Amino acid sequence: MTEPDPTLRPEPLPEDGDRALRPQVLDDFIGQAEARANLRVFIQSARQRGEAMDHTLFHGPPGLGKTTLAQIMARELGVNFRMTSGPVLAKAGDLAAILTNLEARDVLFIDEIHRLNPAVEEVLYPALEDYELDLVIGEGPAARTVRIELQPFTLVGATTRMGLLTTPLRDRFGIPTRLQFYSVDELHEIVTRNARRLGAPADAAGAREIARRARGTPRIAGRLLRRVVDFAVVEGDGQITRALADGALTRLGVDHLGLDGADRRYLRLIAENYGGGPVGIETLSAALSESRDSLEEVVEPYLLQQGLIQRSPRGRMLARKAWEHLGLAAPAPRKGQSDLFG
Ligand SMILES: Nc1ncnc2c1ncn2[C@@H]1O[C@H](COP(=O)(O)OP(=O)(O)OP(=O)(O)O)[C@@H](O)[C@H]1O
Ligand SMILES: [Mg+2]
Repeated sequence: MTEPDPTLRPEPLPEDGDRALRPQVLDDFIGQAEARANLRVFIQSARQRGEAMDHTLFHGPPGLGKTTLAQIMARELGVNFRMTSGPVLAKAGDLAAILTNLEARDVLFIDEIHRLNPAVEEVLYPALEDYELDLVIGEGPAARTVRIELQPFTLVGATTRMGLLTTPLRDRFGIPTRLQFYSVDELHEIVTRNARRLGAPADAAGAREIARRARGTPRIAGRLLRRVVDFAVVEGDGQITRALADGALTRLGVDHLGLDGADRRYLRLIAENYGGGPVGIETLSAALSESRDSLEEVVEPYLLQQGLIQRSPRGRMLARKAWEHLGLAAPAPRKGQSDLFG
């Protein structure tokens, strides 16, 4: 028996305690139709040719299914799934140890790949291109480079921050795949299926209410569903109806657009302290005591997608829809701001 490798981490996310809800095969994966159709072709082709599938990069906001798709790929390819993450791979040797242990055509999943240490990234380049490792052994005048042949493998990278990937790394992925927010219909299907699995059936209107308020994100749909199930069990008859879902979600502070307290604090700050913007991200980050990264990765993508805010070179601005949502009057356009009157 070998020691468990500290650079290979188990799946850490709390909602994954309920693995039953994670789709296991491509056919059970709802949504991302385009990405799914393409992956199906690439997986089948790799299988038929008996080769490692090309390196794949999933990018997009948190909770849209990057890790899930990586696991599905390994299963459909019929190979091992090895998982690690950018920040965990501190030294080149950590990565080398993992790479040399891969079997032919295995999937190596590196989460948060934008956070790889540059020295580790250097080691990855030849591994990706030629399935080779160049390792420096020893120090000083005695140092020498040894070349190690690797088994052909598939790297699956995931990132919420495509813009932070270096160009050489990005260019080595043959299959870059952007994940999109889910439609209400897709989330509706996910919620209906998961409610049944959790033993608390949802009627159509109940499932739809949860889907509409899940910020286009299956992870959030799952989290909201679990809380609604709690209310259904304790305060209802175990069935999820629209009224029950609405009551539960409102008590959780999730409004009818799916915005939570953090989203509304963000919007209110721009409205009330900065006249609707533009205001810089650093200023918002300081005022909200939230890291810039979490604003950019977690809070803003959905607000942008919903047309509640706009990003300009001078900072963030509230859109009309946000003023309406907050129940506040938008200020009159300032001179020079409107094409019509300016
Ligand atoms: N298409 C889908 N159908 C049903 N459930 C899904 C789907 N996609 C994701 N999920 C569920 O949503 C949760 C989050 O998915 P996953 O962990 O794959 O997201 P992620 O993109 O890797 O997020 P992060 O960027 O935070 O790592 C999981 O519990 C998973 O089961
Ligand atoms: Mg993930």
